[in-house]
Amino acid sequence: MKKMIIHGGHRLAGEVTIGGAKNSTVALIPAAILADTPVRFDMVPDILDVHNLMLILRSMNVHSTFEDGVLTIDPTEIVEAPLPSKAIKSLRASYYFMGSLLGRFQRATLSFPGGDNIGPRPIDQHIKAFQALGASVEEHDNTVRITTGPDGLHGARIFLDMVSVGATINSILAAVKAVGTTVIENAAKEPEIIDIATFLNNMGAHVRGAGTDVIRIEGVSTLRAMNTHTIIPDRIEAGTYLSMAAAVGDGVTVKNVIPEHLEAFTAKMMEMGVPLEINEDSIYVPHVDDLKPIQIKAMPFPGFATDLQQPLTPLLFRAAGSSVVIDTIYPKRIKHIAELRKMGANIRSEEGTIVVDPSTDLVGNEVQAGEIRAGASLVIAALMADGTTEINRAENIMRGYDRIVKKLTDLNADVEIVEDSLVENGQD
Ligand SMILES: CC(=O)N[C@H]1[C@@H](OP(=O)(O)OP(=O)(O)OC[C@H]2O[C@@H](n3ccc(=O)[nH]c3=O)[C@H](O)[C@@H]2O)O[C@H](CO)[C@@H](O)[C@@H]1O
Ligand SMILES: C=C(OP(=O)(O)O)C(=O)O
Repeated sequence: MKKMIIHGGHRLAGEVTIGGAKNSTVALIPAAILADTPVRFDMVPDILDVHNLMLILRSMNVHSTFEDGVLTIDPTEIVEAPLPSKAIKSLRASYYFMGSLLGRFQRATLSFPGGDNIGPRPIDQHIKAFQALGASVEEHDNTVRITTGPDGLHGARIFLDMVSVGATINSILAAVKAVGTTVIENAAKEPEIIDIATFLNNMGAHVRGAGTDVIRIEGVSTLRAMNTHTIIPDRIEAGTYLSMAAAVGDGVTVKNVIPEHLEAFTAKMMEMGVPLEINEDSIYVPHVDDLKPIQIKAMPFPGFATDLQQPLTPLLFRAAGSSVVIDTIYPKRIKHIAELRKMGANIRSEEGTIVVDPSTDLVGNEVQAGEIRAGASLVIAALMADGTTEINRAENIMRGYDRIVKKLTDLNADVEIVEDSLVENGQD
C-alpha cells in the first residue's frame, strides 16, 4: 500500500508534459498479441496499469520491455496459459484480453476484471458482441470462458444497447481477424478508439469509421507491425493538470495536449472565468481570481468526460456560488465526497446530483483515494489546503497518473510517496 503525503499551500508554476493516454495504452497492449510480429509503442505512460499488463503478457510467454516511454512487445512465441488473476483484477482493461485472445486463439478464459470502484460496471455488451461474432460464453466462479466452433469467429452486425468504450474496443479486437464484415452500431466515439483503430490499420487491419457511431471492420488474416505507434496524449491527465493549475497556480503551461479532445472540459473552465490560452498542442493557465459556478453533466464523448468530473471539483470550491455535477455514466461515482468533507469542503450528493459550494478554507487531513479520479481530486484539494494531507491507497492514483510525484515536484508542489509499512514502522 502506498501513501501520498502533500504539504499544501505552495503555488504551482512552470510546465508539465502530458504522457500517453492510459485508456489507449491499456487497450493497445492487449491488442499487441494480435500481431504476427514484434510491436513497439512510444509515449507509453509509466503507470501501474502498464506494469500489471506486462505481467499478464509474461504469463503467456510474451516478452516485453519498457524504458524511457518505449514499450516493445514480442507476441511471436505466445502460448495459451492461465492468466494471473491478481494482475487481471488490478485493472479494468484486462477485459481486452477477452477480445484479443479470441482474435488470436479463437477462445479465451479469464477471471472478471477489476478496476475502479465507481458503481456497477457490467460487461454484458462485450459478451453480447462476442456471441454475435459466433462465440459461446460461459460464466462460472467469477471466470468467463469464451469458445468458438470449428469455423471460428465470423463477421456480424453488433448493435450496442448503450455507448460503451470497452465493448466497442473489445468488439474491434475480436472482429479484426474474423472472417467477413462486422458492423458495430451505436459505437463509442472516444479518441482512444481512433488510436486503437490507427494502430491496427497500420498493421494491415481494415477498421473504418472509428470516431463515429458506426464502425465497419473487414476481417484480415494477418497483422504485421511496420513502425512505432505513438500513443495519443492523455486528455484526462491533461484536464487534471488544467484544473490544478487554475486552482492553485500562478501560470502553468500544460504541454503535449490535443485541445480538440478537451473541448467540453476547456469550455467549462472558460465558462467559470479561467482565461485559458489554447495553442496548437499546449494550453497556458494564468493565475486566476474570480470564478463563477457552473453546471456539469458527464456524458459519452464528445460530452464532458466522467473521468474529469472529480478532478474539476476542487476548482469549483473557489467559485462564488453553488455548482452542480451530474454524472450520467457513473451516477455512483462519489467516492471523493466523504474524503473532501474531511478536509472541510462543502460538497454533498443528493439523489444523483453532486452540489459543490464555496470552500476556501480547506485543511489537510488523512484521507483515502477510493479510486483513481477520486484520488486526483484529493491531490488537488491537498495542494490547495493548509497543512499536510496524507492520501492512503495512493496506488489507485498511480494506476493512471504518469510519474505524478516528479511532475508535481517540478511544478513546485511539496509531495512524496511512501510505502505504508514504512509509515507504520515510524520510518518515514
Ligand atoms: C479502461 C477504460 O477505457 N476505462 C474507461 C472506460 O471504461 P469502460 O469501458 O468500462 O466504460 P463503458 O464506456 O463501457 O461504460 C459506459 C456505461 O455503460 C455501462 N455498461 C458498459 C458495458 C456493458 O457491457 N454494460 C454496461 O451497462 C457502464 O456501466 C457505464 O454506465 O470508459 C469509461 C466511460 O467513459 C471511463 O470512465 C473509463 O475510464
Ligand atoms: C475509471 C477509470 O479507469 P478504469 O476504467 O481503468 O477503472 C478512469 O480512468 O477514470
